[in-house]
Amino acid sequence: VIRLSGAGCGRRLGSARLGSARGMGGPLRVLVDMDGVLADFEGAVLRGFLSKFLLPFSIHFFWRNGFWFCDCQIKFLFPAKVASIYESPGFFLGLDPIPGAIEAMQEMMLMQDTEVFICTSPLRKYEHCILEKYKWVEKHLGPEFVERIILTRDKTIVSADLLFDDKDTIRGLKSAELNPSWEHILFTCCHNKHIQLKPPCRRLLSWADDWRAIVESKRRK
Ligand SMILES: Cc1cn([C@H]2C[C@H](O)[C@@H](COP(=O)(O)O)O2)c(=O)[nH]c1=O
Ligand SMILES: [Mg+2]
Repeated sequence: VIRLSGAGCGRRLGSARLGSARGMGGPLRVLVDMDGVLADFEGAVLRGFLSKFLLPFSIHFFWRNGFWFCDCQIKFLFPAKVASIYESPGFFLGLDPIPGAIEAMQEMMLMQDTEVFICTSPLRKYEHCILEKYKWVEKHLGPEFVERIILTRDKTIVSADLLFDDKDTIRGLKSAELNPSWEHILFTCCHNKHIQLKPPCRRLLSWADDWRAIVESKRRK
């Protein structure tokens, strides 16, 4: 396998690889993030916040139009309040699927020479999060996808060809892989839509965008 270090999206360097993550002969391996890519985490936090706390309209407008970055500015302003929403029982199980996500995953699962995994990070306060993430996958995607859940707080160590993720910078733990095997495809979300990616970083605007072309672009030439 020839590893070409390309410019990364955010802090991590991505790398383009010829062949699959498991050598020249294996299937193409695709990792798909859960929160913000399959499940609408941001929308649920906003709705929860609005129903529990009086949120000035200006913040509401700016939040949903990408001027507020949920995980920093709102958390910075109302840290305990935001956490109380996503740490509550039923939050993760109740997330709405992102439009087109279920159909895309079902299609990707059937693609020749391709294997897909859901790669997601649990909350540190994992009491409800972990079980509800598994239940969510079973409810929306079925038991065959439950077998394909990778739960980790460090995605950099997972070997794959592609990672679709809404985080602009994929951080690992101390032992993080400085040059992950996968190419990070930034999945557009309200908190990252204003980020200008530098080539060769690529973005998927939504599941209506051409994710199939991105997957096919990683196949061995
Ligand atoms: C946006 C956001 C997310 N989180 C937590 C919620 C989940 O446990 C993980 C999601 O990570 P993944 O890369 O999408 O799997 O992060 C949070 O704590 N605060 C936030 O604002
Ligand atoms: Mg995410």
